[in-house]
Amino acid sequence: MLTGLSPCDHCGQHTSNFCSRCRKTTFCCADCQKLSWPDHKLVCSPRVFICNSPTAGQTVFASVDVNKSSIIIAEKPLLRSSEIQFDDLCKVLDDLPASKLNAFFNFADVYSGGVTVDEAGKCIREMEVRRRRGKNPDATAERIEVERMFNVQQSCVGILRTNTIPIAASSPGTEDEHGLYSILCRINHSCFPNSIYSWRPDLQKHVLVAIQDITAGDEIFVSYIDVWFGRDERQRRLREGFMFDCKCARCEGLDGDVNSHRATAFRTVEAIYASSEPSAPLASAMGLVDAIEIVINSGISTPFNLKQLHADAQYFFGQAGKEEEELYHRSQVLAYENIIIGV
Ligand SMILES: C[S@@+](CC[C@H](N)C(=O)[O-])C[C@H]1O[C@@H](n2cnc3c(N)ncnc32)[C@H](O)[C@@H]1O
Repeated sequence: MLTGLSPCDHCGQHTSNFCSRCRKTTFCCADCQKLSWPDHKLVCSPRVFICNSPTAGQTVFASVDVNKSSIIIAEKPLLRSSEIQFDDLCKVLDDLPASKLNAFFNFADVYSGGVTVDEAGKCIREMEVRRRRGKNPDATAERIEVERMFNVQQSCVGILRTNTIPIAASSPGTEDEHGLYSILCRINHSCFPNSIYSWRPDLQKHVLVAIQDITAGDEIFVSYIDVWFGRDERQRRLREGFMFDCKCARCEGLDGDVNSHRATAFRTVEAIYASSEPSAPLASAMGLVDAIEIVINSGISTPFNLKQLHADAQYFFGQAGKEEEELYHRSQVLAYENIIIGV
């Protein structure tokens, strides 16, 4: 029988009361909502919600219609890698409030077996106590179940490797930092994404911007890699760099008929990319000019892929000594960059 009731996010009792902000999570009473708030606030947004995805694990969906080029959400990192020298990871994690520690260990880890939140929390505290006492954890490691700790450390590293997003280096010559985000790090990859995220130093947040119109209920996707490689190369890069077999609509051939306009356009542009080479810069640049037109006319353009095409055209025109064309494509790159960061 359909009751229209869902379990309270805190105590599990069935209820029809929704959080008034996100309108997605249910709480049976104000007390439960209050007690859950430290955890719930990390993912409570009126514009997106996190839910199981048909493709892979948990992911992010739009709660509202979003127009192309508008900001969907802006999010502060839970953790930044500048704070994480791996030796000090336990210290950083120990300083996190319980809600953030929970959020941390609930992230996917495709590199190691994973550990439970309780087990991890206990180990981190043990390691931290030892660190404060100035003891070398390795010297007495056996006594405190080396293997268990090793698993936790592995899992911490695995979580960071699976989920963090690069934050652009603040000055040239310094290494990119990485950030872990409650919402943004749940977004799955697609080879034809509808969104892009980028770091806004002025806000000290990552912003998620729609690069296509998005309808309420649509899954939000970003691309983890360059979208103009052919299917095999994209699959190889995702497998090697991110340890998964991509099941996005474009890779699975579900994005319309394989002979559709869009699919043909993707294949044509992939072939143009595959044939461009530094020894023939002018021909490569002209190929990319054709590609830009194809992308625009076939409805697969996004500010993200256009920025990339213009950047590559700029490069090849530069190599061919065509200054005017180089400058034109540079101006297009800057224009799309502004759209992408939501300016
Ligand atoms: C940053 S996480 C994204 C959130 C993840 N779905 C979760 O449940 O936490 C990246 C992981 O999601 C999965 N994933 C993301 N995009 C995918 C795709 N297009 N096809 C298959 N798996 C994907 C892979 O397991 C990948 O390692």
